[in-house]
Amino acid sequence: MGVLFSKFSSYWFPNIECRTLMLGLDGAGKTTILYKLKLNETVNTIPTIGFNVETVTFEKLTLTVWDVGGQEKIRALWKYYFPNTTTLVFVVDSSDAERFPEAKEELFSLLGEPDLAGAQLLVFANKQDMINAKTPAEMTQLLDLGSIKNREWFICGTNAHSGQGLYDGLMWVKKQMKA
Ligand SMILES: Nc1nc2c(ncn2[C@@H]2O[C@H](COP(=O)(O)OP(=O)(O)OP(=O)(O)O)[C@@H](O)[C@H]2O)c(=O)[nH]1
Ligand SMILES: [Mg+2]
Repeated sequence: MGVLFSKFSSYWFPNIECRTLMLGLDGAGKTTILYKLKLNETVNTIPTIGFNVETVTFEKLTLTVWDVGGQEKIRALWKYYFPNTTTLVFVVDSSDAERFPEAKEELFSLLGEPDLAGAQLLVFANKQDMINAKTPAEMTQLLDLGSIKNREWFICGTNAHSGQGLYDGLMWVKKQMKA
């Protein structure tokens, strides 16, 4: 009976697998987000030289999340992670106004990459707990997300320490993958 039910449930509610590439400037909070999603813990991070990869499951969604270091001198390596990406997660530090132009430039450069043409875009407007953080609506304007016409995109405000907002993003990914 259990086997039958599990066959039935996997037929009607199949697992959805999603290769997720998480990019953004150094210090934006990518690694903190990755391990909050994986372990539900706030880990102490050091700048990522190279990458971290983890499988994160959320309801019936299985995400292989690639978190690649964002320091300028290693951004040239991002391209090696592009192929077969279904979801690009771009993380921005919403409290670091000085670096918004740099973040926007990197984001639009990614959106112009042929290997990412089929990827949907999820923006995490991170560090919403900071007093000077811009809201997701403000970040939408500042990053000019309204000009993106060639793919589905979504932005949500997040706090990687508490986890606030992260699952709203995953819910959106799940909806997109089902669609
Ligand atoms: N206040 C606050 N700090 C955060 C948040 N998310 C991350 N941080 C902190 O920001 C710093 C950088 O976070 P990381 O996760 O290492 O950043 P990263 O994007 O992986 O950086 P690179 O590996 O260099 O690309 C750490 O001190 C984190 O604790 C957040 O939502 N709020
Ligand atoms: Mg990192």
